[in-house]
Amino acid sequence: MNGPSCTSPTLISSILKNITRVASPDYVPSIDDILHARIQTMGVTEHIFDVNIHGKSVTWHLFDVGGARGQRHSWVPYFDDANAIIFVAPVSAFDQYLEEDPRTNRIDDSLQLFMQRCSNALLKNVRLVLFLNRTDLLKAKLDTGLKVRKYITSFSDRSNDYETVVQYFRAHFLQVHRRNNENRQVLYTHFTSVVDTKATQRIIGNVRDSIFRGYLQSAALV
Ligand SMILES: Nc1nc2c(ncn2[C@@H]2O[C@H](COP(=O)(O)OP(=O)(O)OP(=O)(O)O)[C@@H](O)[C@H]2O)c(=O)[nH]1
Ligand SMILES: [Mg+2]
Repeated sequence: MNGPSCTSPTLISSILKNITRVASPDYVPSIDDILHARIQTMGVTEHIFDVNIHGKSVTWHLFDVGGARGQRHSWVPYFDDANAIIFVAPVSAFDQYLEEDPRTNRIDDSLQLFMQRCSNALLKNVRLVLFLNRTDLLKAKLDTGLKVRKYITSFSDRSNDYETVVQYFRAHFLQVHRRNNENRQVLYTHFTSVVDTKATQRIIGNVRDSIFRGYLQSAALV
């Protein structure tokens, strides 16, 4: 999915603040620089790593798929034999539109895509995890006074505070899941800010355990 809007004053001031540092001849990128770099995923990239589960090393294959519309056709072959899909939805994007289709709100696009995922019968055995991501950027936007109802009319006159807004978006995703879930699959949701490595590590640990539990359960049923 695409990066934050370039018109954001916070983003511009952050670029200006860092420009001297980044332009210096002995510049070495920090972890934070790497986390904030925008490198669009083209096609599908595979990452292989060993995960320690209860003292046992298990090799995992993580497939990172490009979120842009032109990239989505490449997902299909990777999905049906996966153990889990982590669906990452950018909750800060309520005031943004797709680059490839400027009439489509990015949250609406995520909801539509999520609906397709939930209603796909071929994926009924694939564990589903939802990351409601970019919560830090959502907080920052709400702090500037940006009103959700201006972009999402159904938000109506609810309070524009962070907790109300994230729960509202979560409820929408849960509703889409409930309405398109003939297979009675469980949905795991997490509020994430993936540039916060400590918090993300904890969440990934939970996801790892739940995927592994599901794997053991399905193995026991076979
Ligand atoms: N502050 C903040 N920035 C984020 C967060 N998640 C992603 N970003 C930033 O958003 C930009 C895009 O992130 P990516 O992870 O490349 O987005 P993607 O969804 O993989 O996009 P595609 O590869 O096009 O599918 C990068 O600059 C990230 O640093 C977040 O939770 N908080
Ligand atoms: Mg990517």
